[in-house]
Formats: sequence, structure tokens, C-alpha cells
Amino acid sequence: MSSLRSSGLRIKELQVEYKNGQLALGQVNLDLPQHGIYTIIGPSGSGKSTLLRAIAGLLPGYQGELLFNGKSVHDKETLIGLVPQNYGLLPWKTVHDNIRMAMKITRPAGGSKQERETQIHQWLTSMGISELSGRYPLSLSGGQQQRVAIARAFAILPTILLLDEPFSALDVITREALQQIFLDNWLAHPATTLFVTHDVEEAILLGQKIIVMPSVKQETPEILDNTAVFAMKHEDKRDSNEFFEQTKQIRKVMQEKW
Ligand SMILES: Nc1ncnc2c1ncn2[C@@H]1O[C@H](COP(=O)(O)OP(=O)(O)OP(=O)(O)O)[C@@H](O)[C@H]1O
Repeated sequence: MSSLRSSGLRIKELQVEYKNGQLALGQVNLDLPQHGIYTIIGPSGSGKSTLLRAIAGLLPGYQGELLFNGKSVHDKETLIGLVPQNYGLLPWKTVHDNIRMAMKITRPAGGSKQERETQIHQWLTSMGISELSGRYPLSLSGGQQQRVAIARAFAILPTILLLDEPFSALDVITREALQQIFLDNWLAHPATTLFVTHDVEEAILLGQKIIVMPSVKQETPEILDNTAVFAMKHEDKRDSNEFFEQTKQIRKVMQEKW
């Protein structure tokens, strides 16, 4: 098989049933190219978090295959960064130490102490939270914790980046600023990325493709191409015809599938 055909994240007939017999995810098939970014929207309970958790290796079992560049995603070579809905920060560690520890665990040989300190500072600054470095997570607002979790996920330089509604706790203005910052960071370090959101606009602003999950688990997700909008300058996207047309298209799919 050519390396091109097997490159990226391949989700093959993934199905997840929880222990109580609850079908959380019907059959999902998806190919996400290496260094690509797709957004996912879907009704509550449609299995978005379950999909990310399966890829992150947090589920005891699932049916189907999860491959990265032809090997299991759970292979040691693939480093997965997850920003879960509850942020996943260690409450007994400062913001700085949360990031430092993640870097140390994932890349034990990754540079000198001084280099690490510089990187931590850079990531915190890029997310606009350098002044929070010495604070503990529980003393931060939800939005601040989300930014720390995103900084931490980027800081480990993951192969695959999974984000579960990372901007849900932010006000509209901060959210829009963070979308731009996120995209700039992503373009500089383009991990293969799945980004779950409840916000149609956000899905269009950030994804090369948009995956619309159905409410009926047995139905297949709809995958919409969004390369035209993605290719625009971020600040021009919202006012473009393509953005408007994409919004209409997604709403149509939502009306049919939700
Ligand atoms: N640990 C669990 N045990 C049993 N059922 C679960 C568990 N976690 C999730 N489920 C069920 O699996 C289905 C999918 O849940 P999931 O959290 O993946 O949905 P979601 O699309 O992320 O929802 P939301 O948008 O509300 O976050 C739901 O019906 C949910 O009740």
C-alpha cells in the first residue's frame, strides 16, 4: 500500500457500546489526512465525546479499527493530545506545573530545563494567560481553565489533537479571539486534529471538513467539504458568501438528521 493512502487518521467501522448496553456510537468511517483539521457538530448524546475518547484510548473496548499512518493509533509512536470537556487539569499542580508535567511525561528527552521553561512561557503567552502561571486550576474561571488545557495540549506537540468543545465556557468576544489564536497555533504546529463544537459558525471557521453527526446512531455522519472557507483569511471568513452558503447547507443537514 502506498504511504499516501495510509497516511493520517483512519477510522474504520467504529462502533461503541457502553457496558450498560447503551449504543453510544453507530458505525463511523472517516479518513482525516495527516496535518488536517476537521470539526464535528452533532446533537447532544450523538457520540462526539465517545468518538474522541475511543481515539484517545480512554475506552476499555470498541468495535472497528483506529489507525494512524497504517498502525494502531494506540501505538507508542502516536502522541495524542486531548482537551476534554472537563479540562482534565490536575488541581494540586499550578498551571505551569500542569504543562511542565505533561511535557515531561510525553517527551522525557525533550530538551533542557531552560528550553522547556521557555516553551511553557511561549504557550501560555500565546493563549493570553502568562499571568496565570503560578495559579491553581480551581482558582481559575472555566474559560481560563480551558485556555490552560489548550496550551497544555499544544505544548506536548501531539501527533493527533482532540478537542471537546474547548471554547464552550468563553464569552463571544474572547471566543472569537481564541479561534484566531488557536488557528495560528495550529498552522504553526498542524497536528492531525478533530475539534468538537456545538457552534455551527465555529465548525465552519475552523474545519477543512465538517462532520455532522446524526441523532440516529445507525445513520452515517454527513461530511461536508469546507476547503473554500478554510482557505480564506480568518478575518474575511464570516462575511463571505461561501460562509453564508455553508451555514445554510449545515442547517439543512441538521434539519434532516437531528
Ligand atoms: N460512561 C458511560 N456509560 C454509559 N453510557 C454513556 C457513557 N458515556 C456516554 N454514554 C452515552 O453514550 C451516548 C453518547 O454520549 P457522548 O457523551 O459521547 O455524546 P456527545 O455527543 O458528546 O454529547 P454532548 O454534546 O452532550 O457532550 C449518550 O447516549 C450517553 O448517554
